Amino acid sequence: MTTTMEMPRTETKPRATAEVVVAVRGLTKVFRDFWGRPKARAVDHVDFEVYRGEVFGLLGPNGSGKSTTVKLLLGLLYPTRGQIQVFGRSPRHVATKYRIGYLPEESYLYRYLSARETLDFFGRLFGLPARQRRRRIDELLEMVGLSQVGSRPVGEFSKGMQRRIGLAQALINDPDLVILDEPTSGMDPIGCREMKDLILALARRGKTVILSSHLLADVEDVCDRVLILYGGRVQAVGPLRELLRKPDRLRITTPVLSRPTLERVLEIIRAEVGDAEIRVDNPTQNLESFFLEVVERARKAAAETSGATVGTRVAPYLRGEAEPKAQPERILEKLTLPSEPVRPAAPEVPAGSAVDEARLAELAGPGPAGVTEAPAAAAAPPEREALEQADQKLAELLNRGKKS
Ligand SMILES: Nc1ncnc2c1ncn2[C@@H]1O[C@H](COP(=O)(O)OP(=O)(O)OP(=O)(O)O)[C@@H](O)[C@H]1O
Repeated sequence: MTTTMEMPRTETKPRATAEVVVAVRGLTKVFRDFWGRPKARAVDHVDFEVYRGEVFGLLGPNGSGKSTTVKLLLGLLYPTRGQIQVFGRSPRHVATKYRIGYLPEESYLYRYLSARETLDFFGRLFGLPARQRRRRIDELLEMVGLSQVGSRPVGEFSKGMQRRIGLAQALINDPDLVILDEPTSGMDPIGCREMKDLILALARRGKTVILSSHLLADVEDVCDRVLILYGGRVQAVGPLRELLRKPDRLRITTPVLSRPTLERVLEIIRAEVGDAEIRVDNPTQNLESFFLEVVERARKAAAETSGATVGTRVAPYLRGEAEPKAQPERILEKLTLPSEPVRPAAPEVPAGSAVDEARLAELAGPGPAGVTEAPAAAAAPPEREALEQADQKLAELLNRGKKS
């Protein structure tokens, strides 16, 4: 008989290095009304640090201050008090923004642009050269399982597909810090698993991930450390394993034992702790593993009976055929190849200046259609053709909007 004592789960990833990516001290945000009177204290004296290569969970019930904290980290809101440093600088600094990827809770996408055009648009915002943009778009679409629908307008996408394109968009600049707000919402269990594997793969490559979610099972699966907010204040922060461990309990897992052996073991334990403390049951797996097992069995059975496993429009990733771990790993490998610069050098801006004027000028074009203008002059011919098509499509839609 082999009897094993279950030890606290060890880290499956290398421990995060001590390099501090985000440092927050005494962070406070008070929203005020029109008259300047305090309306809501959304974040109240919050302190925490996030280290390079870790997955950090931001948890809390509705209205606890998570989104406000994220907006402060992104430099979209000014703190009322306290300091935030991201990569050692203000989050409002352009050089900092170049290193951050953000998946908002709601995807703000131009619904008439295709998935490919959407990624191209964001690639241009980061000033990626055409060749690098094309390569990354192909790889990202493959990674998020949307290669087959790359030319469909994102407005037609389901919620889960929008999450996927949102993730690809957040990764287009090969960010060092990725902030994901409810990344698995609307995704089916296979998509959720893929998303979680991808988050772990990113962390293994030294990326830092901040994850805000209500889905505690997802958080438990991927986070190294978590911070729990309530009423804008930190209620708990620390390594997940330590927060969840019950130091006054012990669990022993063994193969099924014969009745006499079990009686003997219980007798020994009873002699030490009495009756009340002992519980014997079968361990259970979580619903996600069970679901994935059932789907995998069904998929195999279908293959045996009909043989129809390839040739559909659905990406292998969506059919659950791809290696869940190998796939994102392989693509991240390609994305981080040293042959090409990982990201364009951030423009030199004077310290303290939070605005890249050139980029702002580009962004201040005539709405989404502006994206296709100035950069198109430098684009390669096939690309220019694609952009012209997008331009035309937008013009048509705008005209249609005016008529109706
Ligand atoms: N722009 C704003 N003006 C006034 N009050 C605000 C504003 N944004 C947030 N708040 C308030 O700040 C508090 C924290 O809100 P926040 O959106 O950060 O919570 P949350 O934890 O992200 O909630 P949820 O889980 O529902 O997204 C709430 O009381 C909210 O009403």
